[in-house]
Amino acid sequence: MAMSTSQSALSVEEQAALVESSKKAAAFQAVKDYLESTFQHVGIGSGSTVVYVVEAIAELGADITSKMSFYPTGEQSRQLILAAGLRLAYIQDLPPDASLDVAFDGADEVDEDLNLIKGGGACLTQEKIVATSAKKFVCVADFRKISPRLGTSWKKGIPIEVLPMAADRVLAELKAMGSLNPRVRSGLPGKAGPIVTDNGMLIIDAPFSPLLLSKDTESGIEGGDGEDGIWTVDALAQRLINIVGVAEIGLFHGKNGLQVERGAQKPVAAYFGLQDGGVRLMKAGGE
Ligand SMILES: O=C(CO)[C@H](O)[C@H](O)COP(=O)(O)O
Repeated sequence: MAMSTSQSALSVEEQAALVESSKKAAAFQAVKDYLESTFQHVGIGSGSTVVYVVEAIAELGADITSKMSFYPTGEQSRQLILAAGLRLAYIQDLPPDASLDVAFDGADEVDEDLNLIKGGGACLTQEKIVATSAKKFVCVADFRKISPRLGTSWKKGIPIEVLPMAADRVLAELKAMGSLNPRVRSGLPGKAGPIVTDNGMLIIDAPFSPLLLSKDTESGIEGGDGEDGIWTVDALAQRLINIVGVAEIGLFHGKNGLQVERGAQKPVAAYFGLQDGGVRLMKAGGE
């Protein structure tokens, strides 16, 4: 959802302030609705919206938060947790059969089925591990992230974390699949050369046109498995994760998070701060 005409009449600073306040509204509402005082294990994602999630949690006070441990998805969220005086824990120290009670994270684009593109901050692998370790994964975002189809507003492409030695082969495979100009993400202007993730890998951004990500039901297209260049989100995700050298992909897809068992990549709910100060809630199951 782009800026409206009246919003585009705002100055750049005013537009930025509007986006910030919408992120904050979404984050505070999500924490109010989904963080229960009895919870012990809470996942904290990456990005600028999650900053407000941590702010909202810290405002609950130590009486509530001191009984909780907070699991980051990268160095940025690790620092956020520490700066807020919350207890830091690592997902690798959670027993494999245990779950986070809830995980909050942002997104780069969210479609009507709650499929997500994530990885704009290059933390997609840890984000997927934390999200799928949670009984409930909750997404927080501003109004610009709402999209009828993935690839409509997020034009940079699907972030894909790859082993450095495989990057050229993965790029060639992506081009053969119809990705439009996939590239290894550059660190410029802040860093010469490619971005290196917290896992020592590279990020490839692979654009696919929104048409390539059509849903079967919406487009009336049979199959959507890449034949004739048409992919559904699920089929494309399956194909991408199977490319040798790919560690993880920034498509969060598949079954939604309606269940309270962990394992879902799609959120149980997505909160979007709106331009008018309100918050839109999209829930799994279409509520
Ligand atoms: O996936 C992510 C990082 O890898 C972020 O959640 C995503 O980029 C959204 O960030 P922001 O809240 O700053 O818009």
